[in-house]
Amino acid sequence: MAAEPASDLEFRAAEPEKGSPRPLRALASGGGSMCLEHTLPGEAAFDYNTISISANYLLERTKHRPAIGIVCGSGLGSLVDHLKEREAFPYEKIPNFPVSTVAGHDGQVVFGLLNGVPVMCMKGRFHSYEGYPLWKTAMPIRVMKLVGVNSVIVTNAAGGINDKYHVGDVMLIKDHINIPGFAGNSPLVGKNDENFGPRFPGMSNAYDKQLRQEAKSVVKEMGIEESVHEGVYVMLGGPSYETVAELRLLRLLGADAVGMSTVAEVVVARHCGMRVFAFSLVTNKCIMEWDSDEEANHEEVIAAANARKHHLQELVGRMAARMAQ
Ligand SMILES: O=P(O)(O)O[C@@H]1C[C@H](O)[C@@H](CO)O1
Ligand SMILES: Nc1nc2[nH]cnc2c(=O)[nH]1
Repeated sequence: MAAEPASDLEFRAAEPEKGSPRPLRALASGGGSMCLEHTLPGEAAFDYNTISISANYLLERTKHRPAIGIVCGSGLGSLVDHLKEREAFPYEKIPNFPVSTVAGHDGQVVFGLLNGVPVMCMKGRFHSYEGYPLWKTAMPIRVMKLVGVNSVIVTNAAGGINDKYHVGDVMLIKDHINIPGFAGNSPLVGKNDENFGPRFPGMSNAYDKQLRQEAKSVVKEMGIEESVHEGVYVMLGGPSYETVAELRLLRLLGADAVGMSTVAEVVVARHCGMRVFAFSLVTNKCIMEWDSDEEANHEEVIAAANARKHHLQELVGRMAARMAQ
């Protein structure tokens, strides 16, 4: 094992290299003496060297060399509890890493063997509603890449828009609608880092077809076809759940399930050439009628995730085994 770094604090203080882009400031002249100044929020994304520091911290401390990464959605962190030869690293100890602030997201990178396959897991993810810019919510994907991961399994809890979906169903994600992206809010905004990928990555094959096929045969093996669908995930910023009118609009757009995560991670994973398999657990049925008195809430999301954790663990475990072949 490599020598211990002098202190974690040294790492924490690491700043993006000199010359990396500053936050953009655009000056828009409104005519006459009026002048509107608009500053895009947040810092520039961490550069390759800064992310290498996080990756090296982990590589120096774990014996595992995973090619598969797993992002655990709300209430799905127990996916990693059955890993063999577990090695866990709290986010706050990892240099340059954000910290989780949401119930149901523990905040640990966990390495271990899943069905004998080495994996690197995010037990807890980051969301833009926590105050993080999108690039930071997806920064762990780049850390995974530098650790050696080439395929990711991304999971989330989502509201079911499609009226055929029930609480506890699984939706294999075949595509997404990136609502923040429509407004120019992408994790790839800013100077492109060619070390990770191209300026203009394609997204028409974001969710690997072959892995979806594998997942369908896993689902068959498990005998859970009835409760598994394939559909389109739409990402909104949250943290408020949707109004009935918004949900009706999202349904018109072709969305089957709605959530507040995943898309930024997938965009960043595809940008750096990773294969992506993703699924949503339907934790609540979206309320599509104005006369309903029900309201979505995070407690029901966590409870629904908890109720299905064994099936999801098995699905992820079987997929990891196939992805490793
Ligand atoms: O991290 P995921 O997308 O699984 O979490 C969903 C979206 C919100 O964070 C939360 C709302 O209940 O669940
Ligand atoms: N936006 C959104 N995210 C969710 N996460 C779990 N359920 C929901 C939902 O209904 N809406």
